[in-house]
Amino acid sequence: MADAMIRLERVSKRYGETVAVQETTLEIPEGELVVLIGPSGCGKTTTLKMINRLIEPSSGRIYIGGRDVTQVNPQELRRGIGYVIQSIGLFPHMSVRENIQVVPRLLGWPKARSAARADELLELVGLPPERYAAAYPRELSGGQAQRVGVARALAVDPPVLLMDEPFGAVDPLTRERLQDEFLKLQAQLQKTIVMVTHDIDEAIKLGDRVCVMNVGVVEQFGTPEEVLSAPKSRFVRQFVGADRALKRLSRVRAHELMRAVPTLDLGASREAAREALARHRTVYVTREGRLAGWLDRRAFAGDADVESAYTEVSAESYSVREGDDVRGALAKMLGQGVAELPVVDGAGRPIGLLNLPSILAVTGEMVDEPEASVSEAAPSAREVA
Ligand SMILES: Nc1ncnc2c1ncn2[C@@H]1O[C@H](COP(=O)(O)OP(=O)(O)OP(=O)(O)O)[C@@H](O)[C@H]1O
Repeated sequence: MADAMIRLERVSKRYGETVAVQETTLEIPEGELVVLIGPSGCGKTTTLKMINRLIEPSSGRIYIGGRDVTQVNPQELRRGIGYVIQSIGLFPHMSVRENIQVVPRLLGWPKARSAARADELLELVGLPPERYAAAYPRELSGGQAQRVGVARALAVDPPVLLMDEPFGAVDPLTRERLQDEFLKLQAQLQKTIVMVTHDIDEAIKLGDRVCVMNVGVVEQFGTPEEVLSAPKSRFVRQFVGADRALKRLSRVRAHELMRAVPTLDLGASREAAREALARHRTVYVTREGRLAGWLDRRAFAGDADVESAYTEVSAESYSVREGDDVRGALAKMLGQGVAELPVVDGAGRPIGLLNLPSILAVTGEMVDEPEASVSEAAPSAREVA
């Protein structure tokens, strides 16, 4: 694990009789995205807000980059930490550019510099500044407003970002798009991020590590793979859900599981086709290197040639991109009613083959004992092992 950028040491928060967070100790490595997840009221938001002192801990210590946050003036602390919330919190009477400039202006940046920074950030989050910088929040869609919220949080290039249900307020499709964009952005920026979500799929998709919380305590802190394949408690097992095999597939990319793909050029000779089909039930036909269709033994009888016998397909629906997750790829295979699909690169060239047996080999590793056999008191076989 890299050095901890954020460290919580036995941090508690009490509201009268209510213990919102209890003796939590957490190390968040520099450059990682850590997701806090758990049922409503388990203390996620309280934990997050203690990091930038929107909430003061009752006891314990919090360090950012080695500095005890209680020793830093709260306003100064918050200016150095990006903060993104579900309701976005854009100022309605300010243009998009002015919204992004808020913190730079507070820090006394010259107007031209903060405006240039705002435009650069709009570019970064996929909103061309010539079109959006002068717009007002009411003119934006939910997804666009969320992108502006992210741009604003990044304005002074803070090393740490706190995000509270950042994609909670948008429809599922936009949400997925924002998540994908955000992952790309994070690969580029490598910020240390703490994110709160209710959504286990989001946690698994985005998190380098996931912190599963239950009434104020951390039940498990680990990589998504660890949490999915070896839940530490009955609570975590139930929380991540019965379909955790499928969830785990969403962390695997098609190129990681693919094997060699038999291909044949559209102009290949009959002999070459016959030879290829003697070794493979199906071969994939390419035109100028790109996937064009498939050919199998049944279609290729006797004196047909490749061009007249092959079945043309649209690469969009009949292949998987190398970076696609295997969960989506499996859904595509089931949708097409096939047990394998070619994997293509960015230019549509087949580079491998993904098939059901290799997918099942991944999910088969984690077949569960029935829930009824898991007793509260006795650890499960998996936990003993
Ligand atoms: N200002 C407050 N006064 C009293 N109790 C509070 C206050 N803020 C939070 N709590 C309590 O502390 C506990 C943790 O709340 P917190 O908001 O951190 O949970 P959460 O996991 O973020 O929940 P949610 O997912 O619903 O936002 C809850 O029991 C909540 O009722």
